[in-house]
Amino acid sequence: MNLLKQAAETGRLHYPRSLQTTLSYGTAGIRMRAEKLDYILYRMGLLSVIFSKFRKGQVTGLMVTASHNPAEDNGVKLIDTMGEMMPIAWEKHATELINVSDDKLESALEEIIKEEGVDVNIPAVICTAMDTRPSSVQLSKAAVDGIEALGGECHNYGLLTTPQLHYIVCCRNTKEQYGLPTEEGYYSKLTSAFLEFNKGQSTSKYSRDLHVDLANGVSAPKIKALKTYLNDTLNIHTCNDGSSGQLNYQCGADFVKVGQCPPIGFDLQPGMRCASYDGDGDRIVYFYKTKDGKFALLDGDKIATLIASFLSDLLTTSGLKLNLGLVQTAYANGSSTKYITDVMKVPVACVPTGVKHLHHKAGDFDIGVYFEANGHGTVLFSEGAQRSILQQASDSSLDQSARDAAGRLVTAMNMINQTQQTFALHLFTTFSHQASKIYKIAMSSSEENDPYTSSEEDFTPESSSSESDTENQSPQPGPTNNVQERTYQHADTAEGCVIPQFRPDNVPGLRLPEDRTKKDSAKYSTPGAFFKLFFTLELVGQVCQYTNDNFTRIGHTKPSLAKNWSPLTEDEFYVFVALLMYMSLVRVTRLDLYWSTQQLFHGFWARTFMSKFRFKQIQAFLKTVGDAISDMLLVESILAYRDWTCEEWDSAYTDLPSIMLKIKVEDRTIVKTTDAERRTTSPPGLQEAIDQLVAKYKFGRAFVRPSGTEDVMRVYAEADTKQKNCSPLMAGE
Ligand SMILES: CC(=O)N[C@H]1[C@@H](OP(=O)(O)O)O[C@H](CO)[C@@H](O)[C@@H]1O
Repeated sequence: MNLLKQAAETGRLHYPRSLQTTLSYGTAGIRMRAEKLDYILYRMGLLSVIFSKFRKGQVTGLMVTASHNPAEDNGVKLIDTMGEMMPIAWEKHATELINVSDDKLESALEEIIKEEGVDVNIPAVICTAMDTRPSSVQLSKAAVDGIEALGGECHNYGLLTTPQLHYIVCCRNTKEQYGLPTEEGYYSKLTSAFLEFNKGQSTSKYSRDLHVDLANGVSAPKIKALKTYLNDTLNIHTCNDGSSGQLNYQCGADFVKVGQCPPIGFDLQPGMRCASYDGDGDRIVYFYKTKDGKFALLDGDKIATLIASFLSDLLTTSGLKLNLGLVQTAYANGSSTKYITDVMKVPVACVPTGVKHLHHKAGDFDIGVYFEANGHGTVLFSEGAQRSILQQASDSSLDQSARDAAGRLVTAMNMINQTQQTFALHLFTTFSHQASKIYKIAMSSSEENDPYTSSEEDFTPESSSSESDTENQSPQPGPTNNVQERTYQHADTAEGCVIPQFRPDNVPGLRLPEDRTKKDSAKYSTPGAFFKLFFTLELVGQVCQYTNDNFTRIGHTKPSLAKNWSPLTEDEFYVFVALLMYMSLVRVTRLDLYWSTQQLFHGFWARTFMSKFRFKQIQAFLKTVGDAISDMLLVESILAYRDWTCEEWDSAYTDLPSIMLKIKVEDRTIVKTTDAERRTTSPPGLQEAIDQLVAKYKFGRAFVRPSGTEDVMRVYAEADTKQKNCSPLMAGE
């Protein structure tokens, strides 16, 4: 029996479709009562394998969670190779698989494979994790069964927050260059930038005590672990840590945001700064009690404006001309949008609900700050912005205040994004783009083979003309024929492969155009010479210094890697970079294999230049990801830097009173929306009725939209006063 047939048969026997209603994979996966979900998890396990194969064997993720929904619910989110949500184009495949009858499962799988042109022979790797819901263990098993039924390699990480799984998927696909694919790697990455930013920061009004509601969810064990990395820089006091209460019950970010009240278990007093996480750790909102005893919410809009105004000030002081923008959804409070546009003078875009839409739009800016009002969000720095910021921070011709501001931007960027990613991204994109060419040049060991003596082409980053020039040649004997992107995992699957013959006579490196005439290749034939074209010596010196400082601060958190540490030198850093370039050309599934002595990997030369231990050591301390934990560290850093209390943060603008409701209707799919979900186009007459109601209230605004994660309609309304706003809607008019 073939694998697809067998997997479909296993599904029919062990995970039969138990629901006849039509479901859809929505805003962020699927969520519903847990009892009926196991066949869906099994099928999503199958889909994740096909998706990984579609991504040429890169690691994909599968998270078992229903985020802020009640404990009885559960759900699943599929994750793409760089830690983002599965592409929208694949959501239709998920919906098809969820709804197909058991006897049509095999043909539905075949259909997806055919439509997407998936090579089923490529091995698939999937990382899975789950939140703390009682049903998560059983549902994870169903997903793993699905993955294994289609022959996927599954790494089950157990309990993780959703952003932690995103991080791990990204680390694995960048061969650990994004970070170590472990929880420890995650904590030390986030906290090292936080500690650096706060170094020597004295405050008088900002308090280092933060009170956190953990929603009785997966953030509880994770924040406990994080605390051990924070020293006294931030004292986190926890509540709803899962020791007694129920997940998301009268607690958590969604409860606090929608109810506009403190979570259960909080003795909220004026002067306390508090934050609430959601069930899977990807949202955060802040709150406090005013001096006159009122509850005040600092939601995603307030977090976005805090971060954007901080970044905007630093951009101005540093003299950087980067285009900063903010992305919101229809749920953003009207006052926040007005403040951002009129006072901050920052452009704002509005997109449909769901982080995937915000993330996508944020990419239109050099620096895109995006947040849903409920606390989902982060900041996206374009590659160009990352480079400009790093350059500005090391430009000795600038005055001290401009350099300091750029330096602050670098550290803030690191708290979200880490320098290492900047380099890796740059190397991956620039050098991978030129991969076949670099490889060809680097392997030429004699003048006859030297492309610079045999052709008139220059190799410069701008000359991206002939990616196809190796592809279009007929096969030639010799090493230039070995430019290939196959990935070998086990020696025994590699039968017939050609062992890369990369044994240069010279010091490995690249020959620059000057070599053609000067014959002084030794001067340029080091990886460093090529790298210097892109990164100035000052910049590299600064990275070495950051890394050495970073080691001093966090070395003790990684005792095994800290052993026999010697300060990173510029020359060594260039070798490290050369190895990164090499890894983007010659791909294997695990970092360790570059140092393997097994026959298949024998030709790899990494060990000639740097020991595996030293490479890992540099990687570990070289100086990451948008999530609620990283958002919290960034907010805390900005508040400390500004020396602000919650009142000062909150004073920028006053929210219009608002209300959010969810209403069960017979068929929510009949409601269709437009204009980033702010207006309805169907059923006829609905929008006109809303317009008439809204027109009666000053600053009135209201919309309805079908939820993408629950079987409900969502209703939102805001107006200038609480007494009058929305009451007709609440009364069901
Ligand atoms: C009003 C609201 O909170 N909507 C949430 C909710 O989407 P709905 O499509 O509204 O169900 O879940 C999404 C995924 O977690 C989240 O991104 C979004 O903000």
